[in-house]
Amino acid sequence: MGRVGVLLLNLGGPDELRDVRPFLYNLFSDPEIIRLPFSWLQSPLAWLISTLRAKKSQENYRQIGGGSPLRRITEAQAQALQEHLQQNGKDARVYIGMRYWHPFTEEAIARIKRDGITDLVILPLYPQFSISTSGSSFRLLEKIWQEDPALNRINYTVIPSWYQQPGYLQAMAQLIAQELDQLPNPDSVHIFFSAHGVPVSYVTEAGDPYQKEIEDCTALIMQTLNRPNPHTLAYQSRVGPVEWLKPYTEDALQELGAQGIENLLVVPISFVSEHIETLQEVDMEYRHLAEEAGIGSFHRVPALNTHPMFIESLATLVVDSLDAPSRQFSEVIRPTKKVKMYPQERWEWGMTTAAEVWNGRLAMIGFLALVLELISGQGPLHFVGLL
Ligand SMILES: C=CC1=C(C)c2cc3[nH]c(cc4nc(cc5[nH]c(cc1n2)c(C)c5CCC(=O)O)C(CCC(=O)O)=C4C)c(C)c3C=C
Ligand SMILES: [Fe+2]
Ligand SMILES: [Fe+2]
Repeated sequence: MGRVGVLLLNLGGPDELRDVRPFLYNLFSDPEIIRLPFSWLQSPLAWLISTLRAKKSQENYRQIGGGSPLRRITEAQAQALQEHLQQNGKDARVYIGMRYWHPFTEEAIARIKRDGITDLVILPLYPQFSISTSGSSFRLLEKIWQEDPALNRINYTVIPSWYQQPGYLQAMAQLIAQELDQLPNPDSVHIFFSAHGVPVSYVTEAGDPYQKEIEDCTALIMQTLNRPNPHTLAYQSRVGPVEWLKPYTEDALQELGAQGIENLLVVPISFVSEHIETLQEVDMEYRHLAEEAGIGSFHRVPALNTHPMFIESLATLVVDSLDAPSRQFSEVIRPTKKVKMYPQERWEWGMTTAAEVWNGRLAMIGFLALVLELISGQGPLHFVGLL
């Protein structure tokens, strides 16, 4: 084997508040995040949503210190993994490729080429596969490979998902057990798994295995933990008007409060680093909701970050995949069909989802008409003297 490289894939996050809008623009420009029937709509819609969302999103990032810790943590994970591999006789270089912010995936590939890497393991830092996360990065990589024939010299292999990895499960179980044991009556604490959501249509229409992998992962963690605690799985971070995987975290918290649950331990499971959804959404927003619902004791398990057992499990994944038959992008990029952004519904009067959908559609048409008028200098607003 020649020069070995490991490419860690991640989503990326804004380093500073002024990065928030361009980061959101990159995110919403991705057809795997907003699946539209017409590709020409993607850029104007990304511009519109990023502009409308930037202020609120900036406020959330401000509450966690003015930016995402994702880059710093991912760099520490990469460093720890590289050291672990080298200490165990595997001379490998570890690179980071973010999907929507620096260091971008394209930058990582340029460095991999420059360093003359001949054998590359592509490892997403998402334990479970989703079209919107690992799938999106794999698709981008496939495009980069198609556009640069020099990359065909690299023997690469892709790890699509790895939530069954025993070291990962043990590290998660250990973190949960540690938190439980600091609480009074550990066995009576309700364990609340909060996974990042995706639109339902990803699963039902496009065949995203994400929900199944999240459910399996939750069951495996509970099995590894081997404690009698009751548990719930819910989905957080919904964006936009369509239906996402249920139960929504906010509804599940209400429900548990109504059932008289007083002690809750939240376990974030779709991500391995602290980021805005853990530090702001769970620690601030959901804590507040839980208190309002009567859940007096609200605790959260920290993200794995550079937990030694977790880093060891990543190293095992790398070493095992170098020995196994290689897996190509075409084998791991699932689905295919374009999914309608809005669900089809029967019309009802009132503030229904369908009404919100039509509000959105009309706003979109209005927005496109405005852009057209600004470009052409002609239209009804010019006619009445408003432009
Ligand atoms: C497994 C993890 C994630 C899934 C699945 C996922 C799907 C998904 N996300 C959005 C919209 C947004 N995501 C944002 C940030 C963000 N998302 C994840 C993880 C998953 N997303 C991470 C790690 C981050 C970065 C966090 C950070 O610390 O910076 C954002 C921006 C933040 C905000 O404004 O809330 C948006 C928007 C969609 C639409 C989606 C599935 C289709
Ligand atoms: Fe997200
Ligand atoms: Fe969020």
